[in-house]
Amino acid sequence: MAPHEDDDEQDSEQFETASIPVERKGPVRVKLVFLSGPDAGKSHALGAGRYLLGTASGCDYVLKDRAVSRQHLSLEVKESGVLARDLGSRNGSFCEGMRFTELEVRPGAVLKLGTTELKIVPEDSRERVILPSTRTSFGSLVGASRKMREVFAVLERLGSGDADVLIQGETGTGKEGCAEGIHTASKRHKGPFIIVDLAGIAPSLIESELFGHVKGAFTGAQSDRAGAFERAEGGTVFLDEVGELPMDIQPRLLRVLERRQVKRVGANDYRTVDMRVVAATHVDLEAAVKVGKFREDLFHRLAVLRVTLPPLRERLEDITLLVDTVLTRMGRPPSALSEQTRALLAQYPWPGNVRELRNVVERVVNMGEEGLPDIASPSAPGSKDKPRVAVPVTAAAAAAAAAPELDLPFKEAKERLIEGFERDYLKSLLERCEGNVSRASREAGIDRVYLRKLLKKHGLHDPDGP
Ligand SMILES: Nc1ncnc2c1ncn2[C@@H]1O[C@H](COP(=O)(O)OP(=O)(O)OP(=O)(O)O)[C@@H](O)[C@H]1O
Repeated sequence: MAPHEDDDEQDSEQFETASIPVERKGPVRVKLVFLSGPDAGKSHALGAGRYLLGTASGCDYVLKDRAVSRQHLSLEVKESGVLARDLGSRNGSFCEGMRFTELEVRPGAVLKLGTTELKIVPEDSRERVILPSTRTSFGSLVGASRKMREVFAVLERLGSGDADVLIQGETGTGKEGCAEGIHTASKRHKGPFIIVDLAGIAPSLIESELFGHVKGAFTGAQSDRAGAFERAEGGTVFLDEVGELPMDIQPRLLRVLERRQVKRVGANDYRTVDMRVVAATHVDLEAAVKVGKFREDLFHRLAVLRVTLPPLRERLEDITLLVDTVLTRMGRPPSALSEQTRALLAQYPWPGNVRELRNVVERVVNMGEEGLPDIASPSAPGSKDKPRVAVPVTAAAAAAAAAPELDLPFKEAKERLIEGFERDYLKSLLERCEGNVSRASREAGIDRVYLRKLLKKHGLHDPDGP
């Protein structure tokens, strides 16, 4: 390997005098996987012992990355774990964004040297290491962080296939955008994309919504109606909040997934459907299986191909790109948000994820920075990790927030108006019901699960929640 041109004397001197014994013994303990940089894709199995990484030819692992020093890092693999030691490198060694000189590395950790990212994977791990994509967007989703580029790499593969997919992620992490991206990238993109929000439909109507009904099947069934699976013929059905599917309907979904057959409510015969199912959940379905709320067979069938969207707090480095994307979608230049405000946004834990970030950016742009709540002090007493909402500070600002934005595309203007309405409605409802969610759900005539979802979506405190 060519020696590092930029390396200074100190580096080479260090190499000459370095006396790090490379001793290996015992079985393989960990795997070292190169995620990015010129060596991306390579992997090495390491037994107990000490290994030297750098660009100099005497190293155990010689990297091609020109931003890596001749002797950059040593990894000591022990029974108890891996000890990583920076050897006085010029550009430093980092783990999860923090520079270190010596670090006990936990399994799954990613170290960064120069432009090279290395993952330390336990040998017995069944996790498949995915090389991050070089792209920074997929459909409407954007992200340059490693975690999002890993997601994009999975989506690239899934998009071209036709298997059903389960998307997991907290509220506002982009599950719907992800599902639409999978549909758009697939060979079914010319077919319909049908969304069914299972948390938003009364349980008694779910069956008919999914499978359809025949005339007279129940009171109000005045004519035959195709369900979502039939309406998605040739395309994709997006089942949002699949964890809310009532137990008694779950076997029927399993049949759809296994045999592509649906029976309308009140009908005797099955119809064959040709569509792909993409389901999403913000709850831990494995835990739901354990407590008997979700069928194990359905879970295994759904979870064959899984995508997990990381929460925004785990990829704060994406905030700049996300803010710029929101501004571009609003037709505003990057300068519409000051550097000072951007710095504040990067410190917030974002419990409502990208949706909350989008809402805050839109409010600040429309109402001025005084429209921000004390987002600058997430460590303020009582504020730790607690969702807070950007509230207008003046009556004029409130009126501005409630007015429809007529210069936006129809769908976006409508969505914003509805979101504003939802937030105001929920705040007043909660106040009236003194924070009692069961009472609020009765008064508003909406399902408790759905109400909780709405409260979460708007970052409003659910006193009964976890
Ligand atoms: N990575 C991303 N890049 C750009 N926009 C994003 C991203 N993730 C989310 N968004 C935006 O955030 C908003 C919420 O996204 P989406 O509705 O897909 O989230 P979700 O996970 O389905 O939420 P919920 O669980 O509440 O239904 C949308 O406006 C979407 O465009």
